[in-house]
Amino acid sequence: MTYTLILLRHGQSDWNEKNLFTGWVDVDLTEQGRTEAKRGGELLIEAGLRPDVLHTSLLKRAITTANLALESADLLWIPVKRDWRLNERHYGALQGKNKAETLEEFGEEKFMEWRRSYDTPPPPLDDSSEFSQIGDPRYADLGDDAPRTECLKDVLERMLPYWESEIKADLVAGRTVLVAAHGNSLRALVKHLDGISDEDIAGLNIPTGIPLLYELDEDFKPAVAGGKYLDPEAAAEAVKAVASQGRK
Ligand SMILES: O=C(O)[C@@H](CO)OP(=O)(O)O
Repeated sequence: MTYTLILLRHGQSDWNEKNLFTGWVDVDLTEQGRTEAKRGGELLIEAGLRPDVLHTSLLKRAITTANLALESADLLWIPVKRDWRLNERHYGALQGKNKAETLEEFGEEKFMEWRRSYDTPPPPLDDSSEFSQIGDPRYADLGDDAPRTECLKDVLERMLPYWESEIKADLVAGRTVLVAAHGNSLRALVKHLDGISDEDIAGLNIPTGIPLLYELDEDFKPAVAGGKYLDPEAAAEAVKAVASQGRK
């Protein structure tokens, strides 16, 4: 195969555990999330994979996950590129809200539309909210273009230029690329790689902390549709848990 790409969603975060919509809020990993991340690194080694370069978002749950995984693979030294374009979807006014309470308040249809529809964003988050990132120095370059909410389509549109110019360039240079990011930024990338329709992407969920391997041909088409989880059984279980969030 021509190119080797490994996608890694961060391990369980504090707000995953508390069942809160997170988006751009910069929350930490739980102990379980740290364990998942270290295991992710071991899975890389067991599969004979050695990333040459890491791409992460600007959020510490992805950064720490990558560091823990690379530490257990003894690869902490590899070059790193970080970019807001790999951030989680900005969850708008839902950031900081409990998923079960949101489902209860707004009903199944609205809840799933906000969570998984391709092109309907939640209402925008007010700049004065304690969960707003407006004024955060890490997004200073965005100026007034910084998002106040995003749907998956918005994520795809802001992520693709980074995929095209940065990640593809590393792949073309022959590097094995590790991308440590988030449930929805990785859903956007997987949608693009696998050519998943706007409707079908609603049913795709990505588990925390389990590396997903894509072997790509010269046209960047996956050898195996959907890629290959390095621990397929754990991934199948964890996918069900993500899909049912809000319902427990
Ligand atoms: O809260 C979020 O930012 C995301 C990922 O944890 O949630 P969801 O899976 O509901 O899109």
